[in-house]
Amino acid sequence: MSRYEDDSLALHTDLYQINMAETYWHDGIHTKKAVFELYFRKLPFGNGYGIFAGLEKIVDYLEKFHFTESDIGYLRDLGYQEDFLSYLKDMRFTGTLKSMNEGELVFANEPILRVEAPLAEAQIIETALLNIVNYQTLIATKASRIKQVLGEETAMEFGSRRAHEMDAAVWGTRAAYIGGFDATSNVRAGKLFGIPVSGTHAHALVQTYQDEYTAFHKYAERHRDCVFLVDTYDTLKSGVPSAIQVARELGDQINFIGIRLDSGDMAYLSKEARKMLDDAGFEDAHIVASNDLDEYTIMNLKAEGAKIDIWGIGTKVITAYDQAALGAVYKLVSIEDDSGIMKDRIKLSANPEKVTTPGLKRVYRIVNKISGKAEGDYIALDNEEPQMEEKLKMFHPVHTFISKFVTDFEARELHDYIFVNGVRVYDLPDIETIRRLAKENLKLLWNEYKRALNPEEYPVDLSQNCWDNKMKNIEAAKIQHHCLVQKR
Ligand SMILES: Nc1ncnc2c1ncn2[C@@H]1O[C@H](COP(=O)(O)OP(=O)(O)OP(=O)(O)O)[C@@H](O)[C@H]1O
Ligand SMILES: O=P(O)(O)OC[C@H]1O[C@H](OP(=O)(O)OP(=O)(O)O)[C@H](O)[C@@H]1O
Ligand SMILES: O=C(O)c1cccnc1
Repeated sequence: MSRYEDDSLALHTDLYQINMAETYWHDGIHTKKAVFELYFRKLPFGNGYGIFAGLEKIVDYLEKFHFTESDIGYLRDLGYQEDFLSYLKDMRFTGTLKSMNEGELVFANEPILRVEAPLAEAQIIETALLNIVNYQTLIATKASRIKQVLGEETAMEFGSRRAHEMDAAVWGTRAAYIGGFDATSNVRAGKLFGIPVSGTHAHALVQTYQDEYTAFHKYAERHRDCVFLVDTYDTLKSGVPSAIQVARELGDQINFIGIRLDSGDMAYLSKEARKMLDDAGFEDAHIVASNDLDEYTIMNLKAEGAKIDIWGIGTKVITAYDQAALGAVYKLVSIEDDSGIMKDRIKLSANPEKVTTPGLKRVYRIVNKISGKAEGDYIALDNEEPQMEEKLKMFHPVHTFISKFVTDFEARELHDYIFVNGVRVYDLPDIETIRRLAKENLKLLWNEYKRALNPEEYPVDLSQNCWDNKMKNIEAAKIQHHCLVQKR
């Protein structure tokens, strides 16, 4: 272990952020107001929408943000000089943060967060903000995608043993709960976040007592709610019959919730087990399934008519198995000049999707008042008021000929102020409120955007002014930097 105490998260950043902050400080521009936006460029898993998670942890990180003695000691040992270190020692987050609420639907290329802060502060916090949002939003989105396939059926999160270490297990299961999962097996996550905890038992219990009847009986002597794991030896010949026998013998002394299948052909086994349970009079008993499940195996099992109604899902949700990272970025869009005026900043790229959109902006969800469904998201400059318009032109920001006019709409601004000049002005909602918000938000989307396979692309458009401003900035940057970026 290190000789430095692990007593802060301020150094949970990339070295280059500190070196850039030092450069700004040395040049005297470190307090210039800078505006950064955090967004991703492509939805994960081929999904049609994302679910934002991560704000609660960001708020905690920013409130506690400061370099401790041990941080400063370590930076000193790395060779940073005392004048810069004494500046860092006093650094706190003094900026303004606007953010979507957790549980909000989020799409590619729209700012999830906007940081307006002294340049050096805004720079140093980049890594932690991206770290938090990239993981939690990825898991909330994966969970929601799985939940779309399950409908109202229960999803239990079982992934702690496979998560990428302990922090990921608890924050990941919180994200999965926001995305619509119903409970977790992780007891610490239950304690920390108030997520319902639930679980069955493992093969070890049966192996310990050696026969299923004894194992189930012993478990039931001490636990009222019982789900018996029936696949340790032979699911249909010994597991299910033993579960039925114990449930019959103990009758009302226990709450026989059902059985769990964890291997074999779960379509076939669930159908056979269902018949056996029904024939024994346990029509209300549930069949839980687990074992490397994800949205694809679940769709397949459902297509086969599997009689599973509770799903235990671990590895594939908590690790976002089919896509390791979300790929959100944090880009400078505006900075104060020497006379205190905010000036746009742009990053060019030969790839039109990677050209940033400069300026201070707001994101609106355009909801059709008649259908109650979202028409798309609309990114406008800070001083625009799309909610006052009668008729809104929405057009694709790259393929501009794809356009439509919207009338009779409500423009809902998606960001709230979280911090203003370093002071928190936002009360964090409880987890149930966040989860409910995610569920309500999904009702705004037509089903075509929600299907797991090849969903329709939800429009995220720029206002005419925002688009014109971007074009103006592209031209200016090309002239200024003599570059030959091709306009496609
Ligand atoms: N009817 C089915 N259709 C599609 N996939 C299924 C079906 N039944 C089970 N599966 C999936 O097939 C995979 C089987 O995995 P695997 O071979 O590791 O398990 P197993 O042999 O059943 O059990 P064990 O975990 O004890 O090795 C799992 O991902 C499971 O969810
Ligand atoms: O498959 P997941 O979606 O991650 O769900 C969690 C898995 O964890 C447990 O078994 P474990 O993997 O520890 O052992 P086993 O599969 O060999 O029984 C459980 O029985 C599930 O199969
Ligand atoms: O409660 C369970 O059945 C459970 C918990 C964690 C992992 N696998 C199963």
